[in-house]
Amino acid sequence: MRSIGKLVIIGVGLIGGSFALAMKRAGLVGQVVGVGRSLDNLNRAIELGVIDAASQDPAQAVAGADLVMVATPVGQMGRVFDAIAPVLPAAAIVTDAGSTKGDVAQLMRAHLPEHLAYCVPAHPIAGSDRSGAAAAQYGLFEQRRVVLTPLEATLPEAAEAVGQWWQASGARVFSMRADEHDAVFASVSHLPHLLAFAYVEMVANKTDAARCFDFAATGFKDFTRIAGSHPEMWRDISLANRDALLADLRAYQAGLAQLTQWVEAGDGAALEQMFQHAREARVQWAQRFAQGV
Ligand SMILES: NC(=O)c1ccc[n+]([C@@H]2O[C@H](COP(=O)([O-])OP(=O)(O)OC[C@H]3O[C@@H](n4cnc5c(N)ncnc54)[C@H](O)[C@@H]3O)[C@@H](O)[C@H]2O)c1
Ligand SMILES: O=C(O)C(=O)C[C@]1(C(=O)O)C=C[C@@H](O)C=C1
Repeated sequence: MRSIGKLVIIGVGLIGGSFALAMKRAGLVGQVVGVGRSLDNLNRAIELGVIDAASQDPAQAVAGADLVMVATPVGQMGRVFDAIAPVLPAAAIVTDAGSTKGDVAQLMRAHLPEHLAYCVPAHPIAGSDRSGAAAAQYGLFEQRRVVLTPLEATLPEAAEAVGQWWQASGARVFSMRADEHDAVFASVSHLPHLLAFAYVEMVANKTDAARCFDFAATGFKDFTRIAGSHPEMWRDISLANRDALLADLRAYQAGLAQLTQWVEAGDGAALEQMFQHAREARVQWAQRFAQGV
């Protein structure tokens, strides 16, 4: 497998930091340079051994890079690509970790038009509600999936190299079209985050919110963990995947309207039938997920 002499991580948080740790543990990387907005976060990343050196200037950092991973919120990626475009080494591979792919592909086409052969959009399907360099961890990607959405212009060997580095982190690698990716993740990742935020907000705005939170237990905890996620990241995802998300938000609203009707009408049979159907789907999914298939 090709090793990475110099890896530049732009956005040293949970995902970028965990990728750097994975490459270090696999013995695949010479030097890791981290680029970020916050000096405190970069210093913490050095202390924790996530990166070896830090910079606040992406253009300066990418000199001599073999691989540049952009792991900022997706709303930042356009300006990052713009900053590195004039100074990228000719054969440096540029990848990202963004949760949305159609927008990232568009940003690469707009800001890195001379470099598209070496651009490999990617999305690791692993994470948590924690953020920043201190959240970076070994093993985050083990037995998880990574989806690559190569551009028309991406060189097969560049996509192959990125896929192999992700495999070295313990992940299984899949390829999809960007629009297919965005539709899938609107349904199984983006919509549930929006619902969790909206539900917690609804409870927080109740006049008896304090008492509700006092008595909230494991059901509340399981349903709402992801409402503790980073607001900027989720703002950017909501806007970047607008069309697919709107379609699922509307479908969910129709489901809620149906549920409301059944509750109003006291239609226990309809409620139970739907709960049974949803339960079966959830049980089957949980078995497959536990087996890592
Ligand atoms: N958290 C998850 O579960 C998860 C999973 C898969 C993919 N992602 C995606 O990965 C990316 C990173 O997410 P994360 O959870 O690691 O977030 P994070 O907040 O832990 O890390 C992002 C880092 O980027 C830095 N940053 C922001 N703007 C920057 C800029 N202009 N230049 C340089 N650094 C900048 C932030 O200061 C922060 O340190 C996002 O695009 C997100 O959509 C997140
Ligand atoms: O586990 C979590 O907290 C996550 O939100 C991880 C999660 C997901 O929805 O599964 C969130 C966003 C990503 O782009 C990929 C993974």
